[in-house]
Amino acid sequence: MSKAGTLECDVAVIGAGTAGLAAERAARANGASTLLIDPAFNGTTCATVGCMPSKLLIAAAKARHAALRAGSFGIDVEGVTVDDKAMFGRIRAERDRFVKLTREGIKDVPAKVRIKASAKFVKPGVLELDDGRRIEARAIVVATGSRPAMPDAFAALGSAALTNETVFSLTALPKRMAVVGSGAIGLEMAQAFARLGVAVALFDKADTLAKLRCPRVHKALKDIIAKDMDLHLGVEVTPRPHENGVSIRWKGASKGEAVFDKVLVAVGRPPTFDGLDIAKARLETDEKGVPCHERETMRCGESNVFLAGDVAADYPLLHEASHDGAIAGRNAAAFPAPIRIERYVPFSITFTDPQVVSIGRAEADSAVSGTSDFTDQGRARVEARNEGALTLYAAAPDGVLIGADMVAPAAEHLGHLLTWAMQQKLTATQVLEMPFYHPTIEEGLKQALRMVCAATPIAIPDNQDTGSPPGA
Ligand SMILES: Cc1cc2nc3c(=O)[nH]c(=O)nc-3n(C[C@H](O)[C@H](O)[C@H](O)COP(=O)(O)OP(=O)(O)OC[C@H]3O[C@@H](n4cnc5c(N)ncnc54)[C@H](O)[C@@H]3O)c2cc1C
Ligand SMILES: NC(=O)c1ccc[n+]([C@@H]2O[C@H](COP(=O)([O-])OP(=O)(O)OC[C@H]3O[C@@H](n4cnc5c(N)ncnc54)[C@H](O)[C@@H]3O)[C@@H](O)[C@H]2O)c1
Repeated sequence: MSKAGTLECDVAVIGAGTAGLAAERAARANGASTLLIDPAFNGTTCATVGCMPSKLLIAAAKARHAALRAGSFGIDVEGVTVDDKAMFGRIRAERDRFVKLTREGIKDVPAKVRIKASAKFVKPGVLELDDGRRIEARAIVVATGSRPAMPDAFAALGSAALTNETVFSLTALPKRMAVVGSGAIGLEMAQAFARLGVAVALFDKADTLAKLRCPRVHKALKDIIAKDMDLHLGVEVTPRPHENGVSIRWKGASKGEAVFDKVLVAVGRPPTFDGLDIAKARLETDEKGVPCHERETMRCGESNVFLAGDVAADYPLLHEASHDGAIAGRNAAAFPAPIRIERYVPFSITFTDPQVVSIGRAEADSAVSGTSDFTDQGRARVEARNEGALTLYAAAPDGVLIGADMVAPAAEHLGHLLTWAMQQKLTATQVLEMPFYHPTIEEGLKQALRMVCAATPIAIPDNQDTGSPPGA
């Protein structure tokens, strides 16, 4: 501290989530003096109310679903019940373990660097804390994350309206649950609760689930999701308090009214600028109020402010938050000489069963495409998981892979293989020239890859036996 009540540093990072922690680490590793500001230091969104508890709930749902469908293999499992207390108990115990690990990671940040407070801008380069102190920094990284949107009509429902911040605190399964919003959170949670035996209805004002780009893949996903729940796309929803929970009236592509014990509101997570007084940083903003920034540096225009994580509203995903943080922290330390870093191929997985994956660019940017179908794919049939579709996008003239959409068994693994191939700028031919073990779900990629080869001047590799094993 130099002036009374004023702290000085090279890089101030606002927010100690995944992105902020990565930014602070990178700035310190690059020789900067740092301050990391957070009002709570409670652990990241990912560990507390995001990725980890949601995947734990999905894991429980998967276990029940597997028991119920064992009959398709001639295996009788009787008396499948859910012990709510034990199930939610495991979710919270495992979640708390992950949270503890992230809190231990926070403790690795030197004590003098951690400032427990909320920060806001006073003017460019100067922050004010809610304890009255000020921070003067050469560069500032804003990593304040995102929060669930809660439209007024849902807020008026009180505890009957859940978000990702409250749903994992349930101690008993509701009997009937409405889920509003069919993005990643809505889709994952709707299917998980349905597969735990809750009567679920899923609503979205859009006509498309999970913002899927390919109509063919979307049709496959819609058919799969509709097996587990009532699905109402293209509807406007009006909620009202009801003595038994919440009444939902909907109109549009379909029309009706029903009563639910709870409604999960999953209509997006806008970036958190509340209380930041970001206007005082004098940054140019886009139409959504997010400071304009360059993804390769995470720098806002020519300013000394950098964004990282969900607050940047680019790809609100964990691996991107981490990468943003590393880029922003490194460049804040090097201010005013940022280095441009090549970004990953955009890649998202929605953990439904089967999973939904979108990678890179889509139809509009592609010269050729190829498709695979998993309804008769060899290994998928063996496992009785034979559903789903994949569309692969490639550029002309050589069939370089540029994107994919899929709902498919083991899509998280297929998605990684394809994303890594795209990151390496491989062509469909080059991927086909690598070994495919038999019988695997990966063989399901071959059909789409061969279609791409056939549509480009580059022939299918000579070593390809097109009289493949069933479903390959
Ligand atoms: C239910 C759910 C499931 C998800 N599942 C996945 C998944 O499976 N895979 C995946 O890749 N992504 C998933 N995500 C997304 C992922 O969790 C986020 O992209 C990631 O956690 C964002 O990290 P962050 O650092 O930007 O934000 P956060 O971790 O939220 O950190 C923001 C920090 O800023 C602090 N802060 C806010 N305002 C101020 C202020 N004025 N002053 C100081 N500090 C402040 C907050 O206290 C907080 O600690 C999921 C998200 C949700 C909600
Ligand atoms: N597996 C994962 O990687 C994962 C899982 C969960 C969340 N996330 C991240 O969290 C972010 C937020 O997730 P989300 O699902 O809340 O948001 P989202 O933006 O992905 O989806 C919101 C959905 O709500 C709909 N909607 C908006 N207002 C509505 C209204 N009034 N009535 C009906 N429908 C309405 C939209 O049409 C959209 O389909 C995602 O963008 C994703 O990046 C990722």
